[in-house]
Amino acid sequence: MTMKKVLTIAGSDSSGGAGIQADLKTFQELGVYGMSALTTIVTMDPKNDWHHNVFPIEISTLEAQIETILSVGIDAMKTGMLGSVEIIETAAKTIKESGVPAVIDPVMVCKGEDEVLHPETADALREVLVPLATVVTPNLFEASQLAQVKPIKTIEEMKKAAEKIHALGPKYVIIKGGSKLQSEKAIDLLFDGENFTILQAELINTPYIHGAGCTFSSAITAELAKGKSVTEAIDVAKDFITAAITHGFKLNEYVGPTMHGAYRTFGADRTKVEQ
Ligand SMILES: Nc1ncnc2c1ncn2[C@@H]1O[C@H](COP(=O)(O)OP(=O)(O)O)[C@@H](O)[C@H]1O
Ligand SMILES: Cc1ncc(COP(=O)(O)O)c(C=O)c1O
Repeated sequence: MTMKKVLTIAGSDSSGGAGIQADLKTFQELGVYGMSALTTIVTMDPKNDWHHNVFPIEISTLEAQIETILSVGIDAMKTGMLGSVEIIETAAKTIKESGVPAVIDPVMVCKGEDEVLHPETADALREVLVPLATVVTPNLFEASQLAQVKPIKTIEEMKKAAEKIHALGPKYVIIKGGSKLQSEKAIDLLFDGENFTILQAELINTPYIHGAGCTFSSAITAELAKGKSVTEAIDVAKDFITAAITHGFKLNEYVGPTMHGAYRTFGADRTKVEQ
């Protein structure tokens, strides 16, 4: 069997739990060959209350990385933290040029913060990138930004937002309720333009979910590269992230990532509800 190849266009999380580090670990776990085009480097300052600093990469450096990777060839791709309108446009061009399934994780902030870093990037994500997605994977905050609706608190509001985001052009929208939805379960809502499906797992009582969104979207990408359908890929990804969060761990007093090896080591145990 030939090795399937995937590209992530994303930021580096120097602490190793999110960003391209999470993406590459997830690709490896799911048996695909990962390649990365770096957009920004994120650090956390231990002397300044773990404040995030974001160091952008030159656009020509990003373009050179993508040229290398497209010359190798890819079976699927994803995007994570992009950081500027110019980078979003470059990612859109890459999707068009490669013609492969594309998972867009519309990262707007790092976890715990509730304000878009650069509002013009939210507009560009909505107008330029999301329309090209095979799957777009916003969390509740990102979904409200993309749909241009008030903060989302219920499944009904998730459904309305999913319809608005789908109207932008992506084939599938999955809104992640995660630990922010007022619910006893970890609920994500999938919309294909016609039907809603609820993916449900136990809500794990843990602060160690750093990189969960990156990991989830990478798992979808890996499975799409292997030829799975979008619904099959999302199913595997939900199992993968549930296992990873179940075994999440403390890295230091500020951050705790998910455990990318948990699905392979311990397997999955999750229920699913069709609606
Ligand atoms: N505490 C939790 N227990 C179980 N699943 C969770 C938990 N928190 C998040 N998830 C799941 O992890 C995936 C990523 O969601 P989330 O953490 O909300 O993304 P993001 O990192 O983009 O904010 C989703 O499938 C979500 O439902
Ligand atoms: C480079 C990078 N990408 C993406 C994210 C978003 O991570 P999460 O999957 O926790 O939403 C972060 C958060 O720190 C990051 O540093």
